[in-house]
Amino acid sequence: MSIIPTELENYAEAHTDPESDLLKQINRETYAQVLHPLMLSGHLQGRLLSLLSKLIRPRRILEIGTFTGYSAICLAEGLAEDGLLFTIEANEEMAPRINQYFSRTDKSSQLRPITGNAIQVIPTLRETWDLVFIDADKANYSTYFDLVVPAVRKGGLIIADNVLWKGKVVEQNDGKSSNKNTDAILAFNEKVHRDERVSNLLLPVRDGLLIIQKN
Ligand SMILES: C[S@@+](CC[C@H](N)C(=O)[O-])C[C@H]1O[C@@H](n2cnc3c(N)ncnc32)[C@H](O)[C@@H]1O
Repeated sequence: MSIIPTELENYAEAHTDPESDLLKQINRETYAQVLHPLMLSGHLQGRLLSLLSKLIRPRRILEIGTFTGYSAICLAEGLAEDGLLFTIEANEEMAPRINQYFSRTDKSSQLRPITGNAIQVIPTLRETWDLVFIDADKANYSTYFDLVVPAVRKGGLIIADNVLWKGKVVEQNDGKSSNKNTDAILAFNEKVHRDERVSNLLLPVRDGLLIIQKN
């Protein structure tokens, strides 16, 4: 799911801190045992999420879309000592795998995996977010953004994954495509770009990361 040529991605990975043994294992087992493994953030993006989190030292992180827990573990690397990371996954079959991986991190007591539909779960979490990672169903990206913006602190970050959608965002005509997910991503990118409550930077890393800061 990368828009960068494989050779360049390999070169970038070779000149980036390596994954921990646990992250390597999650990466390997996800590709060997789980459907749609390309959804996993992976080495380069994982290190970027870790770095951004370490810069912020968040007390509260929200992740929408846990999958096998790879990105959650990367984001948790930056948690403040009294910090918590909440991560929501709709597919209940993922829970045993997520719990098993989370139990093996040195941040396990700070991780709060939740099984459920993020649209229903988010309003029940009465927290002020320092960092939010949106990485679930593309059709609801705008809904997730609207749900979380009021609860993000001033200066806090929202990071949205897959905003270049394998390059499909520039293949459409007249701002519309024939694909519902592409249309949703196009509408989301436009909406964020026009929203005066936030500043934004679209980074062409992997499948496109939109880094949004609350003004
Ligand atoms: C792209 S994957 C997440 C990848 C993960 N963040 C990582 O980087 O390793 C998206 C996940 O969102 C989950 N998902 C889809 N719709 C959801 C919803 N409404 N609420 C919560 N999770 C959802 C899917 O089951 C899938 O596991």
